[in-house]
Amino acid sequence: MSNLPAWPEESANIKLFTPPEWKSSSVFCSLRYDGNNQLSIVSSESSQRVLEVINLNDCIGVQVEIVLKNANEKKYETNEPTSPEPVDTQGSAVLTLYCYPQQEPLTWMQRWGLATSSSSKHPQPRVARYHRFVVAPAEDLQAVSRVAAVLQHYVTGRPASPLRYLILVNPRSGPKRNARNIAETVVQPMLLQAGIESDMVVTTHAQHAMQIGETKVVGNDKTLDDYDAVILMGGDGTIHEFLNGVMRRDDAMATLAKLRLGAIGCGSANGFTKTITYASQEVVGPLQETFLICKGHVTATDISTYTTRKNTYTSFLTFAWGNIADIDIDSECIRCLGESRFDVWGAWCILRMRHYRGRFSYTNDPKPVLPSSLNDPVPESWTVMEDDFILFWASHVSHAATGSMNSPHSRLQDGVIRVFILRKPMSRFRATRVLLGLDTGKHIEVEGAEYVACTAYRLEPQGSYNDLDGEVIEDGPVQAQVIPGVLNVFAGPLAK
Ligand SMILES: Nc1ncnc2c1ncn2[C@@H]1O[C@H](COP(=O)(O)OP(=O)(O)OP(=O)(O)O)[C@@H](O)[C@H]1O
Repeated sequence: MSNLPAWPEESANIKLFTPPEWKSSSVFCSLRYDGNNQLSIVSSESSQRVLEVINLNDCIGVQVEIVLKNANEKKYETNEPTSPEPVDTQGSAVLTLYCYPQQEPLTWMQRWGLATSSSSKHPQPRVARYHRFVVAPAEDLQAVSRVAAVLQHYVTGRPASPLRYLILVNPRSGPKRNARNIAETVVQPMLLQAGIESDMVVTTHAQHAMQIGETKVVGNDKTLDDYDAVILMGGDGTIHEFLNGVMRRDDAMATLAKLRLGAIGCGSANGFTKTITYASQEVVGPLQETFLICKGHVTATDISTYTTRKNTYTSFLTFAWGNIADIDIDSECIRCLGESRFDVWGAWCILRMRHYRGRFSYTNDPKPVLPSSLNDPVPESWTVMEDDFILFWASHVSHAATGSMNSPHSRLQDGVIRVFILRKPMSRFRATRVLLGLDTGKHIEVEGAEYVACTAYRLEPQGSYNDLDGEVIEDGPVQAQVIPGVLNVFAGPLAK
């Protein structure tokens, strides 16, 4: 807050028409900043009654527009002032604050009219609530614009400046395949309200997002360098493709350092967007995810590299092997069920209760030294587990899917990979409790479950799939290492 400009004193003298739906006896009002990002709307009478308090933390943008008046037409979409009319019948300046407060949940007491407000500890979905003020005629419009610019700075924490974002849409993601529609009806309008221009590019083929990441070429005349941020609209697979494309570049780390990424979950699992919104104390969903992008707070998140005998990959989500990989990959055939495909296949896997032989070696050393070849042994200081594994699930994210809090202790920026393990012996009863506990993260408390944090590991698996960020990669040993805090993602100010 210390870098914010001072509140312009002239705001007290700028007369605005009180929105008629407030049913206030005061015809005019003005803006008063009360600190802590609270904006009071006060009546212009000598009493200066507070008519409304607006929390600027809920706002994404402030705009001043000249609305031309045509006597027979309705001019303002919402909150239209009906009386008193602005005197200037040619046009009026309108100051709009675009706010998206969290909806207050109604308790049973409120439904029956026995209480008026509630304070829920849980985040709630946000709803659009715009505050439109018609500026009184004869007011100095330059002064109004100066106040709006300061307000915009308070809203986003940065001076108002032109920004242009790239929206990359995967039209084939998710059971509804509606990413393009969400981009046009939710994301682009909200960005405009926040003063952000955008170009939308729809992927035309599989791996298109990877090509854009690798070549930076977006269209005939644009590259990634022409944009202030990239918004990925698809499933986790789209993010994986784009990130792995960027990481193929010779200047990968320099490109990552400049990139700012937003994600709108339009896939079937949406683990990354669930993780970001959970960390930001928001409800998952396109509106809340766009809200975070408009607010512009960036959190430097961890990723990791995975080396196999043939390739090197970059991961931002999870590596699964054993029954979790079986559930993820084999359930592709019932993809039409959306996220419930994982529950259906999970029940089947518990009935089968397969186990796989493997060796897991890991270290917690903050600066781990990894063998240069998968044929070389791991350092002696590493912990080694050789056993029959039911499942192995390494994660950077708290949620691998919207309904699965697979790694409740994972944070965007904790510098470790957390691995959840089930080994034999394990009864079907306990395995069922693990599966049932996944939506709340309680599975890590089931007797026999193991949950370790490491900075690097090697897995030498026999059987099942190597499932990296939801995509199958080649079989055989893998070696992973954290790259802490390099992916700049739009997330709430409290997210770490
Ligand atoms: N125009 C396109 N035509 C065909 N396939 C495409 C096109 N654009 C992207 N793809 C492919 O669509 C696949 C699925 O995308 P994505 O993984 O993002 O969605 P999802 O599988 O529904 O979600 P999740 O990964 O969260 O389960 C990706 O493999 C991607 O390469």
